[in-house]
Amino acid sequence: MIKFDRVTKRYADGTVAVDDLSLEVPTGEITVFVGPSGCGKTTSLRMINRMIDATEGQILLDGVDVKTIDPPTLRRGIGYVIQQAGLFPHRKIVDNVATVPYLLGWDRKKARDRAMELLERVGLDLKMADRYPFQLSGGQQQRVGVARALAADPPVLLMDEPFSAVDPIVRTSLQEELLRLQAELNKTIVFVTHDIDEAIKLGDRVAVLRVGGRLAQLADPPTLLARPADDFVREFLGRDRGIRRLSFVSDEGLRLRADLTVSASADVSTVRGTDEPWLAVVDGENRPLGWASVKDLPDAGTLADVRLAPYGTFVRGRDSLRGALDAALLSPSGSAIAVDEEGRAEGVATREALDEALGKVAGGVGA
Ligand SMILES: Nc1ncnc2c1ncn2[C@@H]1O[C@H](COP(=O)(O)OP(=O)(O)OP(=O)(O)O)[C@@H](O)[C@H]1O
Repeated sequence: MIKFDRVTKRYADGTVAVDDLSLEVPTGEITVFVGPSGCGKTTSLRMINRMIDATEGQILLDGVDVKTIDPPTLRRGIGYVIQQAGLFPHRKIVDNVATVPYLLGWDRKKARDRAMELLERVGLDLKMADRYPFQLSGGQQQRVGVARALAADPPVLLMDEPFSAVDPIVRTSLQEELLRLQAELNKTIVFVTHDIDEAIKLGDRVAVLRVGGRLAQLADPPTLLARPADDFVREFLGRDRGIRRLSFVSDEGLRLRADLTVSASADVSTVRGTDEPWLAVVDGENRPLGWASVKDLPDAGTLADVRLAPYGTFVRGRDSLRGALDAALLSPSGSAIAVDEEGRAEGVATREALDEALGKVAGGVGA
């Protein structure tokens, strides 16, 4: 665990970058520091590995004041990833990743083997190993930066806006990769960003800082979205807070109807009399094909002959209520088709079922 105990940083010119900050970063979790430009995020992060020393207060790493540990020893146990990766331009990728193992005196083969293992782990093609940083895209360089920080298997990882310099699609994939890695590695991660959506996606807990380096709120994302501590946090969280909160509500309470799916091989005459305006048509393996409008059915034939309307699906048990709602909004029927991990239909969440589930989470509680 990392503990900030009444930490203040005053720069030589008198700027108070961090003011009386107390918080705990639990072991094995991702804690995100988020806030507007100049609120002291980077300063707070760098005080952990002593690239900057606190003016007052203590930072304890597993109970030991970091000021009592000499910086090189301290940093051996702390990986550090920065924006634009900060790779050494004249070293091959494999040697960039092996930087810390070399410094630790590992033999060359062992260090390189470890580097190759990590490149694979962060999702890079091993062909990249012999390239130089300029021969990689920004996103690939960031992955190398993460691999390098993990090389000596440090228990703690500090990440300072690591994904800010890449386009939104690459950024999303880097975020997902980090979550996947973290599920395996369980590092203690402090992640700095100015992007609240990134904070909410990645953080087990999110510390919102205000300018002047004061903590405005520390909470898990659902709590932050449901109960911002004050107007500053509310404004910082931005619009759509209520909708975004639905990402943290499981779809498990959602009632499904099994009677609204019908096989494409069924004859239209078998469904004509139904009171339902829309039916979800599935193939022989129960995979959704689309929605059939009952009033527009032809006089004869099977449902395979009918022109089907677009549909949205959500994965039962994995997607959130937000995913289910999104799927419903993509369907002219206003209902969402629930599928299992293999894409087979499990039933239909109607507007009534969604309304019922939304009713339970409305009002800021129950997330
Ligand atoms: N070496 C320094 N000397 C004086 N003031 C500094 C120094 N480094 C940072 N500051 C000031 O301390 C405050 C906090 O800076 P810091 O870089 O920690 O903020 P930040 O939240 O990471 O900002 P950003 O999101 O813009 O990177 C800012 O007002 C900054 O100008």
